[in-house]
Amino acid sequence: MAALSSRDRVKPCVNVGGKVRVVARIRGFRDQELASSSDAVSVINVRCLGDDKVAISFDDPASSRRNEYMVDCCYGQSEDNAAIFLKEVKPRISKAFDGESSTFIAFGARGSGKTYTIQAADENFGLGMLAMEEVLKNVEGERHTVAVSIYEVLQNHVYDLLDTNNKEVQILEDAQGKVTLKGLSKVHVKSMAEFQKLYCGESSSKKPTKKLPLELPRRSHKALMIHILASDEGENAKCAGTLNFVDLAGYENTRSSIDGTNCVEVKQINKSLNALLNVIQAINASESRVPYRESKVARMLQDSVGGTNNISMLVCLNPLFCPDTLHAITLASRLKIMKPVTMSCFAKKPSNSRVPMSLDKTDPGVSSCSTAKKPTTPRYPLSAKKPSSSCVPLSANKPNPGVSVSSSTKKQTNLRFPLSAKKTNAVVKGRKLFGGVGQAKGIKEQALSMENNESSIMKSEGDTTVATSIMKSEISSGDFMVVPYVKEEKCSLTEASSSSASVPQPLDEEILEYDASKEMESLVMKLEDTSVETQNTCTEFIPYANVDNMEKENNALHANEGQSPPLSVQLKEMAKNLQLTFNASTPLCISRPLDAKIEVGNCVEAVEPKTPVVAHNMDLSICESGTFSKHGIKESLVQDYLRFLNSASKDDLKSIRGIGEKRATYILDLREESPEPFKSLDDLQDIGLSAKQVKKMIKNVASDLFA
Ligand SMILES: Nc1ncnc2c1ncn2[C@@H]1O[C@H](COP(=O)(O)OP(=O)(O)OP(=O)(O)O)[C@@H](O)[C@H]1O
Repeated sequence: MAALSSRDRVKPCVNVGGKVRVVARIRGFRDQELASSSDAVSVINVRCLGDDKVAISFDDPASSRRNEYMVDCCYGQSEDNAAIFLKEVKPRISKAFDGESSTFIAFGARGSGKTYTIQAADENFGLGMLAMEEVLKNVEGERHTVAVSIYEVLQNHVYDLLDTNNKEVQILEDAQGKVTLKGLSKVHVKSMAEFQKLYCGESSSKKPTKKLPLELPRRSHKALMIHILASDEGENAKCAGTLNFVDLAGYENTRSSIDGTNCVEVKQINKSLNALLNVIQAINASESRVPYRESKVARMLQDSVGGTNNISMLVCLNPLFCPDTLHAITLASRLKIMKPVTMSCFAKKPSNSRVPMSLDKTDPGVSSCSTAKKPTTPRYPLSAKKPSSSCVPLSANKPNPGVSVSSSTKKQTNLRFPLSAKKTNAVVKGRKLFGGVGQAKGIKEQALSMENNESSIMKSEGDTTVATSIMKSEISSGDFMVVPYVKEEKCSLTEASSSSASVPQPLDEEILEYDASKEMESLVMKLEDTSVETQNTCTEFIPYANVDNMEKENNALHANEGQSPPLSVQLKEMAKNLQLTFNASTPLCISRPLDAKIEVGNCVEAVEPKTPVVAHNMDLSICESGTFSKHGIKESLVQDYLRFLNSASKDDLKSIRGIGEKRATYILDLREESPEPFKSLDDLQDIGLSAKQVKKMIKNVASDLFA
């Protein structure tokens, strides 16, 4: 291999604390930005600390606080892609020829220059292009060849962008843990012209030619793999090293979405960014378990990021103040172990403890601070608008499936609602499978407990948060029994209310006589009463502690933007919805189709296309002959059971009789390959259950239900 000409002149990059190198890049001003303000000035300050460390801070006009974020290196606005390439990428190219892989991941807010950095902008080559140029220069005669793969990760599916049909790539793993990317093309490249055609030309267009299942706006992660193949070992070229260049979709807070469109998509992207960051954090900390399976991008990179292979996070920063950028650098700088240092008079003494990236733990951003556990420590070191002293970020518009608790309130919370923040969804799903009726009782108990314990509600903001969060999450998740009836009502309410046949038949008197709507309303009224007090007494921002933290964390930055209705308004809204639901005389979990003509199925389908039609018809109805429709019950149970298997967490799966550790793992594997592997009971044979075993398991479920 030819020697790299400037290799020796370039100072090799050094990682400070951890395996992953974190490099910041401040985007140059765009023409529009320059046009709108003649004296556009970057709000980012960079301070060299020596020892290959750099501290970044932001001038926040709305705050007197200034915090610093540690990275390994920062490239300013005047430094172009070539400068970054020279220092960050070029030294890695020779290593790739020696068999060591390198991965460069551009991460940042939307519009922060990720694509510009990785791919290209007109004649300004991005890092991927510059790397290929260098690789081609270094390919020596017959000894090495170069091939590329280009793929896109969209909505948790990987598509091959070099395949004319944009075939989906299957990620398979053998018993030794070696990953095979089935269906991913590797195209040999001999010249830059060939490569440019593939990377920037038609065939790598962002829009796959094949129509994808969901017509959603396409924001995706896009990646280039440069395979350096050692071809001197016979026909079958062996891959020496791989260079990965990943252009991640931009992080964006759902409430500040640039185009304000698809909130679901934004959430999905943030979730996948979150999952990837967790993987990188685990690798950085050399943890024994790396959660590759939770991120499709990480799965694609799995063979290139372990061991001594190199990972560089390129954090792209908007030069103008942008909360999303702040959030991105907050996350990335956590890889550098040290927490952002507060420099203002509010500064808390930093501690040296490791800051976990895991977003389902209590706020990593503050956890390393000696005062982090005190409820007086704000979560965000810096915010676009400083969270108002009286603002509890409960009023976020979006349903909050998580639970925001301070360490001091968590215990109490758990006593009341045995749902951990992390498991809220899963638990609700589990409960739904076995206990529509049980849930009704649960609500009643919660409401009564609230009633009996009004003072505790009044005192504890944490509890109020939890209660509200759970209600919101259950109502919004679609897993809670109320939801289907609300939807159902929309479609068939008139019909139902005008028909005497819609009068429900009590199954369990105690439960049916219990007027849940009233109970809920009274609960809501109480919460509403307390919410004012809560908001007034709560002087601090309480960290979120759930899986979707990334987004919620950032919501805090927007908490004061006045976009969210106050808590009391939301509670009223919920009460109204519940009232509507129950006014239709629908018993808690028992729906009675008027007759076969009522198209309940369509309603359900319209709301949740993938959900089997009969799923929520707990069809304890009277059929034409006046007897129970056992078939309906059975079918409903089976569908719920299958849905549970298709969505529950590993722990919840293991809690089912007949499913142990091995089967739970296998089920997760199957879900990895196909999002809904179980469509009928027959599919359970795939996890080694005989028909007899399946029957027995369902029986157990049924007996649990009526126990
Ligand atoms: N260093 C830079 N100097 C000048 N202009 C830049 C620079 N980086 C990016 N830009 C410009 O900023 C705009 C946004 O850049 P780019 O598309 O790369 O952002 P992005 O982070 O990839 O956005 P998204 O998250 O939406 O994919 C483009 O018009 C690009 O030309």
